[in-house]
Amino acid sequence: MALNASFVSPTADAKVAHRIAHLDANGILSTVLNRLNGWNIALTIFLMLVAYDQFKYIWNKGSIAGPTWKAPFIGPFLESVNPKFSRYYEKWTSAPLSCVSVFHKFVVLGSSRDIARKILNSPSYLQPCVVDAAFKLLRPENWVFLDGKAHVDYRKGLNGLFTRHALEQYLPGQEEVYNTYFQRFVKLSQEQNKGEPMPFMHEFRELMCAVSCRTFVGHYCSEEAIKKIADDFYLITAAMELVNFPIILPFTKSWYGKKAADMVLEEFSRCAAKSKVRMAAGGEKECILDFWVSSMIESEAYRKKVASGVEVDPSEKPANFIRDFSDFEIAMTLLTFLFASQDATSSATTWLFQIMADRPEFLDQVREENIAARNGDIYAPLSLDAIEKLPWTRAVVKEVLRYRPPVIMVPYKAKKDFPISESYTVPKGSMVIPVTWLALHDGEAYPNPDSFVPERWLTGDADKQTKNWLVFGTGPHYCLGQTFAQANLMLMIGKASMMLDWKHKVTDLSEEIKVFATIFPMDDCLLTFTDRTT
Ligand code: HEM
Repeated sequence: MALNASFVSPTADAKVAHRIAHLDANGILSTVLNRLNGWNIALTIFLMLVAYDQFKYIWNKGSIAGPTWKAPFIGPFLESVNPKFSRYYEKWTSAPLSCVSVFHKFVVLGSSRDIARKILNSPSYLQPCVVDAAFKLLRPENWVFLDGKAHVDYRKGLNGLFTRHALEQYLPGQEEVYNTYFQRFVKLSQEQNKGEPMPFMHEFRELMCAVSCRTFVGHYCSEEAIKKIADDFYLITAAMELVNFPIILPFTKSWYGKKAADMVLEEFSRCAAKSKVRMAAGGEKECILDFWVSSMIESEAYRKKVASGVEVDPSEKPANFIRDFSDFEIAMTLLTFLFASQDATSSATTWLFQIMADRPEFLDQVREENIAARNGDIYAPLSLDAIEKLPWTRAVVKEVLRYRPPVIMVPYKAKKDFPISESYTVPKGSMVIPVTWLALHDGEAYPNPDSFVPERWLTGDADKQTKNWLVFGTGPHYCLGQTFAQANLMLMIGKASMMLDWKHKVTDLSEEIKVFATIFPMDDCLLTFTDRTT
């Protein structure tokens, strides 16, 4: 104990009494303020924000599964920069409803079939949200961001581009691209790579980009432009990853993605202008753009006739009656088609080639029925109906899409509080993500779900499992291109089976899944192609 300790009041101590006498209210304030320098204020605000961020997360999380705490502000951002399929899988199987918070975003994942369906079928609570960067890349006025009636009406105008009659007209263009690219694959393998296996994932991405561009904008886009779009498109995909830096800073992924998107928009705008000239001159319709432009021309002619006061029979009204669209508006919509198709179809193509090489007994069936359907002439065209009716070809495509569904998650956003289950309501503004994987790997619907079994589409009841078939989503935003996408994959694998032989170099990573917007084999699919036609 200090020696000068005493029992007298401190004020009785002369020194203390002197100090207290000089203390007034201003003095206290100035002492506190002197101590609270800039750093102290910043630290205090920072700690308050950390506490708020943490509290908000725990509040939003409520009763559902998810980490107990979040890393201040960023959450698992760094982990999400390089997402691992196994980590996603862990999360999906942790509970039907789970959550995570990244930066300011609270994200709820619905992984069971029924919850995923509920999310996809609740348009009054939810709207597709895409990631922040999508508004900047696809442009905020793009149709994909429309909601409710405006979305339904716009989509109606697009239906005419995907009718069976229209899809049939796109087939010759697609065949042309496959003939060219299959020869290229052989050249790449045999001449450039001297018969050694090489990763083909990027080649498949280019092939799919070329097929999509030919289908969407026909011959209005040059080979060089298609190559440039295919090469740069992965920049758009990278910018749209689920988790990305929220603002566009120079030299970030979003910045490169924006430049690539602007380039595609410019190219497609030029294509739209060319189609308008060609269709006005009575040219034949070959691609989606031509169908769109000719509907515009027919609609305008009808409008003029009505306006002129002549009596018009209602049957003259075009089936696809639409307004006029500017070149740029058309380009924005075509960019969304490319965005929607490019990664998903590239993923399906890569798995399809890999799986067929690993299971030659199924490839033989595909080849046999394709040659038979063409009476032995491997270059003979097939109608859309005939392609879809090839049983093994259809079965392997369906099974690839089930076994390795390209789109594993579809981001939506809560427009208002969303009672997703009896015990949990998703707070307004949250991201809500239905997961397709578990529905498609549900052993009750698809026995032996983790094996590739195309027979389930031939003799089993896989076609009846419509509730589980979430490959193309469900509800008002279900995939607009689903008939086209599946027929196109059937056409592709049928033609490849007749024109090519290919071998897959199986590695430890071949069955591992890499997540890059969609899913790919981790080793990028090492293949060697040879020509069957010579
Ligand atoms: C294997 C290939 C494909 C898969 C797995 C796939 C899957 C999907 C999925 C899961 C959705 C979201 C559905 C929902 O929210 O309920 C979607 C939407 C969409 N897909 Fe596809 N897709 C594929 C190919 C294509 C192609 C080739 C096109 C060509 C135009 C396309 C155009 C679209 C469009 C425009 C939407 C948005 C529809 C809307 O919001 O109304 N997709 N797709």
